[in-house]
Amino acid sequence: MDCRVLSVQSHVVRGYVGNKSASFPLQVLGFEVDTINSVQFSNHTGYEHWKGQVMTADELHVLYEGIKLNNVNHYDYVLTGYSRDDSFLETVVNIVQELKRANPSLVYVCDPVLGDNGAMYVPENLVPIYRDKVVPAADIITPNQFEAELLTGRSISSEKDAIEVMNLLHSMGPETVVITSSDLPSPLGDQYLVALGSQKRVRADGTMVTQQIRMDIPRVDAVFVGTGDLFAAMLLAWTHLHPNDLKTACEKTISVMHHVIKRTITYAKEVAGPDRKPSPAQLELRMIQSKADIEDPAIVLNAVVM
Ligand SMILES: Nc1ncnc2c1ncn2[C@@H]1O[C@H](COP(=O)(O)OP(=O)(O)O)[C@@H](O)[C@H]1O
Ligand SMILES: Cc1ncc(COP(=O)(O)O)c(CN)c1O
Repeated sequence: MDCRVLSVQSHVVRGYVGNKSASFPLQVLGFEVDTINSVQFSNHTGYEHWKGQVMTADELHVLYEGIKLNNVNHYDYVLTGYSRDDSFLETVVNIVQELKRANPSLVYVCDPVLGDNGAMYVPENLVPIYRDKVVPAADIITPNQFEAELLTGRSISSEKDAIEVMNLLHSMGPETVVITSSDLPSPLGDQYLVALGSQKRVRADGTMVTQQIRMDIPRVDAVFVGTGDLFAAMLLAWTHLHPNDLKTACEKTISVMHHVIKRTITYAKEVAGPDRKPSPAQLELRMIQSKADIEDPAIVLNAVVM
């Protein structure tokens, strides 16, 4: 497989978010991954302390110029995540648009990182940039519920609302939308969290078909960081391998997530001891280490067609 991904995400020295979370799992599946580190931090920002550097829009532009001068600006995928700066984000969109002109079948996978559980963790001026420029350029987006609500200005309190929001997001551009987590109740009970997916595609006869799915994911009582980044990378890989079958791509993605999360929480409880809440360092993802970790997760989770 010769499939090249440009991944513009965070780098951390310690732990797994951004490119540290996304690169190796893609490489082990055979993707070539070119990484631009939007920030280089000591660790993710959920620790008590963090230090490091933030890449500017100009610095991003310089790196891209180097790639372009060598005429190696040919990509099959662009993957983007956490960004805190408006002009950096606008430069990312300009690069995506230029890469799409060079390769019209390029797929842009965008995790519109804005916040979670009702709170923003990037500056508010990024919302209109994501809404008006980034999402319209994207083919696959992976917002959580809060991000999907911010992008559409609609709140989600039922599955019907979620379907309307996913349809609104389709009308902004992307043909694949996955809401990676929500507050919606699962029919399997409150030990499960609900994720939803929607894919629009054109049949051979030219008519449109939409596949909409619900995923009921066993909930673990802890806050993980870097999961959104691993989810987007795995969705890229599995939609590449199953381009017109979101249900299969999502089942494979959530099964890998479940495997990593189970391993992480088991380890974290072991090192924290039975009565103590694990620290952010103890909750760092116990990452993918081999192709088998991805291809043969211990438990296979199913999605249902809605
Ligand atoms: N507490 C949790 N329990 C079980 N799975 C989780 C948990 N947190 C994250 N995940 C997994 O990670 C995926 C992405 O998580 P999410 O929190 O939506 O990402 P983001 O960081 O983008 O908000 C979920 O779809 C799920 O598979
Ligand atoms: C530097 C950095 N990069 C990326 C992320 C995104 O992590 P997640 O996949 O959990 O959204 C975070 C979390 N705040 C972060 O601190």
